[in-house]
Amino acid sequence: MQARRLSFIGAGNMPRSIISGLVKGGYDPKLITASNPSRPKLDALEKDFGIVTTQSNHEACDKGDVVILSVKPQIMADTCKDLIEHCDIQGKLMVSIAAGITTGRLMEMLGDYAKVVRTMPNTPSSLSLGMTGLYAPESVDLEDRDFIAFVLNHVGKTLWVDTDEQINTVIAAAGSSPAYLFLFAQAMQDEAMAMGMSKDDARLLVQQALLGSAEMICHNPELELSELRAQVTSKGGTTHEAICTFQDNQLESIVSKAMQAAVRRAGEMANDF
Ligand SMILES: NC(=O)C1=CN([C@@H]2O[C@H](COP(=O)(O)OP(=O)(O)OC[C@H]3O[C@@H](n4cnc5c(N)ncnc54)[C@H](O)[C@@H]3O)[C@@H](O)[C@H]2O)C=CC1
Ligand SMILES: O=C(O)[C@@H]1CCC=N1
Repeated sequence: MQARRLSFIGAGNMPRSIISGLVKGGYDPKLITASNPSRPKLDALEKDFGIVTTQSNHEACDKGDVVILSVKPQIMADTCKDLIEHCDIQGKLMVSIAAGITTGRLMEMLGDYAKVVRTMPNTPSSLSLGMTGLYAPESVDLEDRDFIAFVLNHVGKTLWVDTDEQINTVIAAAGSSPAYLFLFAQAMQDEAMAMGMSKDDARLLVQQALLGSAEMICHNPELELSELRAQVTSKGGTTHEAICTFQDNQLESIVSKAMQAAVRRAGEMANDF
């Protein structure tokens, strides 16, 4: 695949995770530019990954063949307006990682520009263990689709979805979900500490159990998740008591409500911004 110049507009947590995974995955840092209004995050990116940085969005946009719009959804419209007023974006592939900005809305923000891809990555990208959903309208050709998937495959796995709405499902199941799992881990750590364990020991127990469980899911694709659970759950044993407690307290329903809330919020953001 022919390398292209990538420019990130906005240099917060998510682009940092992607840049980290890209550089670790062998992408030439000199082909990566990031812009941000203030220096500290840019200095850290320069120091840690050797990429090019600038405080000017215009300079970053001009430098990129692929421009990855990485600002908060709230300022996406203003940021795009400013870019199209000052930069020539014709021919560039414009990619958004923002939650809640539909592809149609993004095209509109870019002055009815059609070469756009909507993506939804997650922060495990920093360890090359990311999961990114992608959606592109028909106006994006195969070469551009393959290129952006090639870039994001450097930082984990990718999944093309068939409709713009399905990106909201990606948000609920993969974009936001690391935070659900961190919350679950934190609750287990807190309880292990309440039971008398030191903070570090409690964290070790929890993190290794989560890591091992995730690996078991990945290494046993032929086993349903319910079967993996059954393998831990001895009849009349401890796990059964814990699982019954979760189920008596509607864990499945809570998860479903939380995912629906994330999707609902994405819909609201599409209207608001
Ligand atoms: N954090 C996450 O796990 C994920 C975030 N996203 C999306 O990524 C986007 C960025 O999120 P984060 O990196 O988490 O946010 P963040 O709050 O860490 O970073 C936002 C960055 O934008 C910069 N900024 C502010 N005004 C700007 C401007 N006019 N031009 C350029 N940069 C500007 C800020 O200085 C800051 O560094 C959002 O749209 C979010 O929906 C998508 C998937 C996951
Ligand atoms: O919370 C958010 O809106 C962003 C999108 C997915 C993860 N973080």
